[in-house]
Amino acid sequence: MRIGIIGLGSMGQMLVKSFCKSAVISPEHIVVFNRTRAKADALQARFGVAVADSAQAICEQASLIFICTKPLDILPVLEKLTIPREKHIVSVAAGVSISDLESVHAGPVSKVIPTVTSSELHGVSLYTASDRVSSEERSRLFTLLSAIGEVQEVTETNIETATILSSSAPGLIAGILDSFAQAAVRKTPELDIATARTILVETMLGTALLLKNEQLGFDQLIERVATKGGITEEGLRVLAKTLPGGFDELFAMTESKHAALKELVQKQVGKQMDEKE
Ligand SMILES: NC(=O)C1=CN([C@@H]2O[C@H](COP(=O)(O)OP(=O)(O)OC[C@H]3O[C@@H](n4cnc5c(N)ncnc54)[C@H](OP(=O)(O)O)[C@@H]3O)[C@@H](O)[C@H]2O)C=CC1
Ligand SMILES: O=C(O)[C@@H]1CCC=N1
Repeated sequence: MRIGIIGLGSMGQMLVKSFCKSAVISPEHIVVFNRTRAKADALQARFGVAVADSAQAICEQASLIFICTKPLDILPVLEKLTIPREKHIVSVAAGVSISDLESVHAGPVSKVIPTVTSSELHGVSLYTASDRVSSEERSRLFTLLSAIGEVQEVTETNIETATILSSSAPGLIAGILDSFAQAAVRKTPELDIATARTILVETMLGTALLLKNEQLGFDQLIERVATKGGITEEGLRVLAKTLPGGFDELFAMTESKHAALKELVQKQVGKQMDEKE
């Protein structure tokens, strides 16, 4: 089987690197295309993947095709192509639904929300099923995704909130850690930012491993750290006051952004229907 990847920004490059690193597929079975060719050539030089001259060539050379452009470029790119019916199209875009994809391809379509952390072969790829995908096609896709992390099948109703937890979270966590480190340095300027960063990154890694390997609940880890009457308890009290409201607002704002994006994609679907009539 040959897989194709159209769009080689953060996600397209991540998929190439992760698939090659995991060795789930050999590089010569990966064919890539990007609007700006230099990104494709760089991946070919580094990993030995094949480079196509056009997105149409990807449709002819690959049976499973990841489309990794920005959400508002997904449908316009796909509708210009002649895609053989049997090709399995996988969109990674937030805000583009299975039915949107079905409006531009008569064959099997899937929606996957990957995550940057898969380049470390950890993290969660979200998957939403389409009725048109056969069990063999689904299983081929799952084999690829489970080689670069875990796969969680979610409904389209749940995928937006889950996207924040799986795919936005690496950026959000980096933002939280940055704020944590900056506050430490404001409090104690002798502790430089690089040292604060090193301490936090190693601590975060150890925390994740403890939670995962010992199957601890968050409350169990908290109990292990926060000595009764000790220092951590004070910090937790502050977090309990300030974080819930902040996270509620974060989910409200990201939901609005998802809704705005979906509305724009729906306009593209409507326009394409009008042009067909
Ligand atoms: N970044 C993330 O962590 C996540 C992103 N996603 C989704 O992944 C998708 C891509 O995001 P991201 O990688 O961050 O975006 P980027 O802007 O980094 O990458 C988009 C890529 O698409 C290419 N492109 C645009 N138009 C075409 C075209 N017509 N033909 C071929 N290639 C084209 C661009 O080429 P050029 O080099 O010319 O600009 C660019 O390389 C989005 O839909 C997003 O919702 C999902 C989960 C996580
Ligand atoms: O921020 C974004 O729009 C993309 C989708 C999820 C993570 N990154």
